[in-house]
Amino acid sequence: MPSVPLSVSDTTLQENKKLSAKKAKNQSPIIAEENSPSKLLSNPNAPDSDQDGVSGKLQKKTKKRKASDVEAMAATNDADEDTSSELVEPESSREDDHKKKKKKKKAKSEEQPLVMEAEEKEEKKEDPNAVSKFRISEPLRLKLKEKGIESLFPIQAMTFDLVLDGSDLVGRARTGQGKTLAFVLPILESLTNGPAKSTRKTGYGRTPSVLVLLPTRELACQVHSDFEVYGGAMGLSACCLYGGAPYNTQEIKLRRGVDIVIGTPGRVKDHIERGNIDLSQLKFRVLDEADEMLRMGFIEDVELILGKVENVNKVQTLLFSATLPYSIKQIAAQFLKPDKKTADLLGNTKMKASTNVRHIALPCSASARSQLIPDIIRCYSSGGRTIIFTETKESASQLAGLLPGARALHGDIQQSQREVTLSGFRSGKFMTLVATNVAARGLDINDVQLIIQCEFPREVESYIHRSGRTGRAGNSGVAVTLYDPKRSNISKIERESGVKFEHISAPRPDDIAKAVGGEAAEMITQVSDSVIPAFKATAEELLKSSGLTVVELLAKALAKAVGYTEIKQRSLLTSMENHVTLLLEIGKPIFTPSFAYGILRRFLPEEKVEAVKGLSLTADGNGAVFDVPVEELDTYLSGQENAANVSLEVLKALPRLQQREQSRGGRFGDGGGRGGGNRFGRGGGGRNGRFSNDRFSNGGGRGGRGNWGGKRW
Ligand SMILES: Nc1ncnc2c1ncn2[C@@H]1O[C@H](COP(=O)(O)OP(=O)(O)OP(=O)(O)O)[C@@H](O)[C@H]1O
Repeated sequence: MPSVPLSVSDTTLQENKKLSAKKAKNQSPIIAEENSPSKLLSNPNAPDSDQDGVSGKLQKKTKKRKASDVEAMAATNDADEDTSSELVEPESSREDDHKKKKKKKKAKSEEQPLVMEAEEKEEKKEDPNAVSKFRISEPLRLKLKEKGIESLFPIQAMTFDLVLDGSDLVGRARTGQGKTLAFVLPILESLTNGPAKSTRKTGYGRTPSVLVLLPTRELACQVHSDFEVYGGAMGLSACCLYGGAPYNTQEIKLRRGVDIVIGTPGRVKDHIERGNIDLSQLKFRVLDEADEMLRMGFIEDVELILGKVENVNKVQTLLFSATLPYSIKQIAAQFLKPDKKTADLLGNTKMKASTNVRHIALPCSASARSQLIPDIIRCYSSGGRTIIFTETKESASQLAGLLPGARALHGDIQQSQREVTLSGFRSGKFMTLVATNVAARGLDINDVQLIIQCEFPREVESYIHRSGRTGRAGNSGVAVTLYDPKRSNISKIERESGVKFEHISAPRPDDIAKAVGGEAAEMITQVSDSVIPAFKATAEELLKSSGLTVVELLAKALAKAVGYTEIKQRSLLTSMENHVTLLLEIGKPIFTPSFAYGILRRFLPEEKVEAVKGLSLTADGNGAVFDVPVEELDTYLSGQENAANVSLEVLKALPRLQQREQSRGGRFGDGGGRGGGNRFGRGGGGRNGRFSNDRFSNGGGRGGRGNWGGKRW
């Protein structure tokens, strides 16, 4: 990936110039500790940002910097910590800058292709993030090259020197931007060629130099395999400790001696208590997805494990996540040194979720999900893998049972089966995984094109991480979230994630045909001509008896080839098959659903009123929408003729609807019945409050043991 310059304020410009100059020389960054941009921007005497003046100058200088293609970092003091430094990407993100730059270049290239070619070559040569520009030794460089990595991603480039030079660090970058290698690479270099080399234990029975804690077993395995690949190239060994797997094989590895230990907090703590791990020689401790570990209730285990390190001055602590809620600040303050650095690629950017992902919201009742999802997969997965997230383990199992070729992954499934399932998904044995949040964090699976969330999660962090399972490492992806328009927390997620959702309705027959038509045609084309003589007589007979044209009959064959024997009409509101959505208006505002029901009662029999589904008010307050069965449509439409000033029409597009926050529940349950919500038995408490590990535990009866419920984290 080419270098993507950050835009910075002019106060950091001098520092950044120094930085890039020094970087070119010996890769040692200078971190500005004073005159932070935040301080400058809050200067009461500074003119408005949209007026000329300081900000105007800032812009000019920023432009100038971009023109000179200087890689820069914004360095600020952490507001809470006097001695720590923060490297932040300001509002105009690297990606945006990069895209703009690319666009400019494209325009240029149309005019001057030869000049462009030369420029491109030069740019390639001068890529400041090229692996060769960093203190990465030959074996590691070769391994990276073998894996197709010749240039560091921004978060890696931004933090490599800091970690290698001994800083504690908090790192944040969007999902899929390479945070794992951001700690793996400098740690490996530090242990083998850098500051940690001289005091590192080697030989049989050596105690670990690195401890990496992660919230889930799957993620621990994934990070372990990165350490095996890259650490292996440097002669370092790693072992993975997680629950649900036998202790003795883990014990044997630990006893033989290992350089890097990766694990989930519960099992790591158990090994410490059994005397199997000695952390006295530790050089690095890493908390990956730290906020999730706290949220899952692992805080006590994490505190106990981190507290086992006696001389904290000899240990570097690194903390990474795409989301850094307030709770993380506390953990960082507790366990990282006061002069820690913060590398934040999101900074104050509004958009916290992946920008490589198309974020889509689609109204759908719970009862319509299993019928709708296959069509969503057909229309949006581009033939790649799909991960579907449900809120509970039961619904993950149920849905996986209903969807052809899908498998479930959650905390109640035996560890050995979890591993088989994940490896089957990774290798393409099956293309749809239905999971709880156990798969939300960190999992990096090739060719996941589509994420479907069966409802909006309660926390914005979950939305960000789940949708981030696609659109990774610069690739694009689609994240579709199904929601009940009456009580989803879509506005909250929009507000907190910065995502502006694209609103769509269930795929129409035309959309489906467009999506799968090519695939169907391909399937037919692939059938050998040798079948023609054998089937010709039947085909002729069918053509004669069907009364259809050749094209019509072929259309049916195409549909059947991709599994369709009929495509039912779906409503716009609940996505239910064989339903249509109606809009009720009375020429004046409709303030409440009960008022709307009252109007319907004026001209419809009670059983027809009871049969409407998903009644919701429009955002403008002038109407109510609801679904009715297609075969009953005439009854509803003709009924209105008996009521003055009532208009009822079939909708072609869903208007914006009033939303009520999910937690409030509502009178009208999913699928339009009048039962309450709580269909997943939520709110049952759990061991530590709202987020008991019962919902998506790490399995093995382990799970959250902390006291999260009593603290903010
Ligand atoms: N410099 C690089 N060049 C090309 N690919 C890279 C580079 N660094 C990492 N990758 C690839 O990018 C993908 C995403 O990396 P990684 O899983 O570390 O992301 P992440 O930021 O930790 O995401 P998440 O927040 O979801 O955990 C991986 O497949 C990884 O191999």
